[in-house]
Amino acid sequence: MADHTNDNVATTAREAATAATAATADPTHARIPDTPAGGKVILLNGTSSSGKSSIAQALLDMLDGTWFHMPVDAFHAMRCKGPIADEDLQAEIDRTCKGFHRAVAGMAAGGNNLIVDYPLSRRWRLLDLLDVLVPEDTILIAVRCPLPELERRERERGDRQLGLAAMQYDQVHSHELHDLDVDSGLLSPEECARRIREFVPGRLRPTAFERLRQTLRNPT
Ligand SMILES: Nc1ncnc2c1ncn2[C@@H]1O[C@H](COP(=O)(O)OP(=O)(O)OP(=O)(O)O)[C@@H](O)[C@H]1O
Repeated sequence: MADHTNDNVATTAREAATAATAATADPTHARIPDTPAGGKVILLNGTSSSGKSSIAQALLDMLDGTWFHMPVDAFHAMRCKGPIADEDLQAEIDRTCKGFHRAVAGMAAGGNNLIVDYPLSRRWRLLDLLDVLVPEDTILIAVRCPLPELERRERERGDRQLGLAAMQYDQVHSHELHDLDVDSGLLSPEECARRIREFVPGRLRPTAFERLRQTLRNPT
């Protein structure tokens, strides 16, 4: 195992020096930290089993700077474990998703860069995100994969309801416009991530979110 003792000492000394400077400048820690620019949001949109989480993990390893992976599944996992009646389930999911949209917007507003792993499998999800995210900072990626391969993955992984990908298939990309498409049926997660990494710095304006907001939220 690597010896990180020297690294730890250096980090501790640096933290102590930073804390000392901050204490002089702001002795009561009352100043809200400056985060002038909003964070970027890479929104990976594809059906269940399309490879969103795998691409997000690969991106975390290859993007410069600090990025967070925010999957909606992490929010579903925070819910208490009590039973939910069948007739209440959709409302529960919708409420969680609505909160998730605002959590993503809040993290980005704090200046954090995010990789959001989320299927736009209901029309309202896109419409609501168009309202709450900063469109010029949002990079919408279509994660595509042929249905037979999605169904194969679904059977193989065994932790998703069979037929879920098919149910979402026609809806997720139905608004058509994305900033970039990647095909996880042809490319590995790492190859998809590399395409995204290469695309992000030179992406064009208006972004897909800017154009979608104009056409779907502010039609003239
Ligand atoms: N490019 C790929 N090629 C082959 N298999 C892949 C690829 N990407 C992901 N997989 C496999 O497909 C399965 C689903 O991947 P992953 O969890 O990344 O998808 P997801 O879109 O995040 O799914 P969900 O929305 O259901 O959480 C995993 O078993 C994964 O190993």
